[in-house]
Amino acid sequence: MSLEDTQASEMESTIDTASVTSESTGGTGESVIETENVDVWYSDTQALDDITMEIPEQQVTALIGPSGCGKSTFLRCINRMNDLIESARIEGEIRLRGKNVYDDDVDPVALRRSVGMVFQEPNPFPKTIYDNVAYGLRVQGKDDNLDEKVEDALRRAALWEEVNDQLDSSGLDLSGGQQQRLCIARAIAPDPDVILMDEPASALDPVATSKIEDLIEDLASEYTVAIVTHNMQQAARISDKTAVFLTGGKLVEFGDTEKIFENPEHQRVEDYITGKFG
Ligand SMILES: Nc1ncnc2c1ncn2[C@@H]1O[C@H](COP(=O)(O)OP(=O)(O)OP(=O)(O)O)[C@@H](O)[C@H]1O
Repeated sequence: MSLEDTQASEMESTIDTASVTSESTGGTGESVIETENVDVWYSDTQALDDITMEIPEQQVTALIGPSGCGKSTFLRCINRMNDLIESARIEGEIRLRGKNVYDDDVDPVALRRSVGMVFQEPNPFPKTIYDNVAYGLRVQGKDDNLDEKVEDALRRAALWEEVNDQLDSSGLDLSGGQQQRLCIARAIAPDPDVILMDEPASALDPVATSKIEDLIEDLASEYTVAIVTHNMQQAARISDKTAVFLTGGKLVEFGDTEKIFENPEHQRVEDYITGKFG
């Protein structure tokens, strides 16, 4: 198949944006985030093309697709991290609980408190474990009962048992997997509405990865989670909903994870999931 044919077939198989919304299988059934006709460019290069989808409350939504199809761009648009990239331009709407996050009266810093982010490489601050977790709480002036809140966040991040006797040690002295759970504790301490994760386990060994996966599933009982992953098994294991992006920054299929993995609507999605291209 020529490149043009491939692109044409992708265009044809791009779903009608009106049909993207899927039935909820768990969580509350509410949509926390709704995106409508979102286009993103970096200078003249289009990275996302007409993305309309919803991210349901208290579920895990996985974003999958080959390298360069716009998954990270999509994630970064939700909490306006792309504002920090000079060449980035966005059109369309992204609503958090009905409010367009790009409205003039939205403070991006406040937005990022409600929509926390965990990155591929664990990036604790060069501070103590305690101060890493307390950081966001202090910035927001929520520093009453700080010890209790730090412990609670570390417990929810499944790290408390391993670090409770070394809270004054540097976060950088922890193992990679522990550092990532510390970053998750830091992200959840201020009690965000949504947690965005960009390949949070890709730099970790299998044991640490498995802990992070268990943790993500647990977090979804309290938080709304959107995760970019290159790992198909991981997406299948931990997510309730899956969004498949393909070349050209198009959302080709979105729905219940089980359906996407067992009986996708589009041949290109099946080919991607079964490893025929990547
Ligand atoms: N800061 C940037 N400046 C210019 N172009 C960018 C920038 N970030 C991403 N892009 C381009 O936007 C497109 C989408 O990139 P993005 O990183 O969102 O894709 P991705 O699906 O997350 O890729 P990967 O799986 O490799 O991380 C690519 O063509 C990429 O080169």
